[in-house]
Amino acid sequence: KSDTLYQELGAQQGISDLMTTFVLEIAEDERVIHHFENVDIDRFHRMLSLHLCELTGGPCTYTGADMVEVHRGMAITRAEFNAVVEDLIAAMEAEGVPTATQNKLLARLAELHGEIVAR
Ligand code: HEM
Repeated sequence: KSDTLYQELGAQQGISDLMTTFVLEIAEDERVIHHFENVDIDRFHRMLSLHLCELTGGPCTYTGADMVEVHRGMAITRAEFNAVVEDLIAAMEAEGVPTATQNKLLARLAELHGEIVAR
């Protein structure tokens, strides 16, 4: 599998920095923060980074919960999913991720929509 997107995101360090900024964006987002009240933020950051590394073709094996399992019972709406996508875009802008790279990542994440929304 190609690791181009992984490299474009700055590999391990770039992804870790991006996920740090993303978590801070979520923490300030009134539309979705209620979902994250009792979440272990260190684990969340670690698992997001691993998941993203694997998803983008990097040399990682995601060891966290299955996407359907972890989001089950949260009843995440389409609007909330879109809000989190906006938070990710804001984080990518802040981290200087090029627009073409942003769009590639967003396309991959959009495919996960059905595993996460209204579960
Ligand atoms: C493409 C979109 C998304 C991806 C790729 C994603 C990915 C992940 C990953 C990798 C984890 C860590 C699982 C683990 O700790 O084993 C996680 C946890 C979580 N996600 Fe998502 N997620 C997405 C969208 C959302 C949305 C839209 C919400 C709510 C608005 C949400 C709420 C949560 C919460 C609350 C947890 C923590 C669960 C816990 O630790 O108990 N996620 N997600």
